[in-house]
Amino acid sequence: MSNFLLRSAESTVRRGAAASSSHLSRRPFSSGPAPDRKVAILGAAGGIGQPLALLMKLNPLVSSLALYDIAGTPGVAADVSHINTRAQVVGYAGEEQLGKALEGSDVVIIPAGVPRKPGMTRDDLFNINAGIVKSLCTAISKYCPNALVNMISNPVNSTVPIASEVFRKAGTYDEKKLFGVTTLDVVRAKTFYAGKAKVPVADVNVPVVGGHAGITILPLFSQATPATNALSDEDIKGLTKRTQDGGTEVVEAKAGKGSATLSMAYAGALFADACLKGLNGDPDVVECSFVQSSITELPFFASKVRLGKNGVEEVLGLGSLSEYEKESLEILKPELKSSIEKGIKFAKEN
Ligand SMILES: NC(=O)c1ccc[n+]([C@@H]2O[C@H](COP(=O)([O-])OP(=O)(O)OC[C@H]3O[C@@H](n4cnc5c(N)ncnc54)[C@H](O)[C@@H]3O)[C@@H](O)[C@H]2O)c1
Ligand SMILES: O=C(O)C[C@H](O)C(=O)O
Repeated sequence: MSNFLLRSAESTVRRGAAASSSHLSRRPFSSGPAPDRKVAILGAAGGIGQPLALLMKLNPLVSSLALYDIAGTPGVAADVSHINTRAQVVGYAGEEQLGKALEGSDVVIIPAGVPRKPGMTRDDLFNINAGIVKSLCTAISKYCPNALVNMISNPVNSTVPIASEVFRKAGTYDEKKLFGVTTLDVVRAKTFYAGKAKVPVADVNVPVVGGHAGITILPLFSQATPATNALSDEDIKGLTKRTQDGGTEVVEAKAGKGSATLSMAYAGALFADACLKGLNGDPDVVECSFVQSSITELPFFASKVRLGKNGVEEVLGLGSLSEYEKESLEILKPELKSSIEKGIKFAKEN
């Protein structure tokens, strides 16, 4: 197994000197016999789904990989299944096969739904994606209510609250098991910081908090490591804006052919790997994610989260913030609040 995912995964947001990347990069991707784990990808024939299927097939923690979409998954599954790694791959197409795809899943990753085109906000996807997420989550509560759910479908600030409400209605909601995937924001913040601060990207950690849309994405560069004095306040503002607009940068560059897929598949694979490591009892697995939270007055919020055998072990606090970050935090709250409420209202009324 190539170590490329490992090195980045291991150096994602972590607390404590024990997690230094030099120590971790000497560890294999996984060590010792790994228990059987089933991962299902819903939307597996899409722009994110296909490379994500590839990356999960490369992950030795996965013993069974279910690829579900409304169409096209038999081909993706046949292709990926020829790779000589541990996971047994099965493709499922069409709603009548959704139950089989989900049964026994430990982790369900959801990149199903439409992506943005230039000029659109993530919220413009709400009308189509809310219904897709609702129906997929209804099936999850029926066929694998104990699975960890990794929500990629946008707008994440609303789709996670939708999922919570669907699970609540079904009587299966466990706040420890629902995650909005914000890892791409962390991946971007690290890349942009490393470039500007001229430090090795593999050593960089940057927590990103808030939500996953525009100004609700708040990278905490004051906590970035390795720390540097080389960046001015203007540099930090520029890096913050570039991280917040990272998705739009890709949407515009793709000029109507969708949004980030390859970097998202990478980020989604890192986050799913962290979930699997937590389930398997690895100590000190910490990633940023948009989860049910009480660290601010908002019911959902992205921050560092410790992952364990039951999903979320601990939602970690924000740490100390710069004045700029404190102000940005207050500015993002009304937008994030309204996106959360929109999701909950939709799920209650539909
Ligand atoms: N969280 C993030 O950081 C992040 C990053 C990038 C993209 N996204 C979001 O991910 C989603 C997918 O993006 P993409 O580029 O892969 O889009 P895509 O159109 O290439 O693929 C989406 C796939 O979902 C499938 N799908 C639609 N309805 C479905 C259903 N009911 N059940 C199962 N599958 C269904 C489609 O058939 C398609 O294959 C979008 O909403 C996008 O905005 C999120
Ligand atoms: O920007 C988008 O629409 C997709 C995704 O949320 C991203 O951050 O790349």
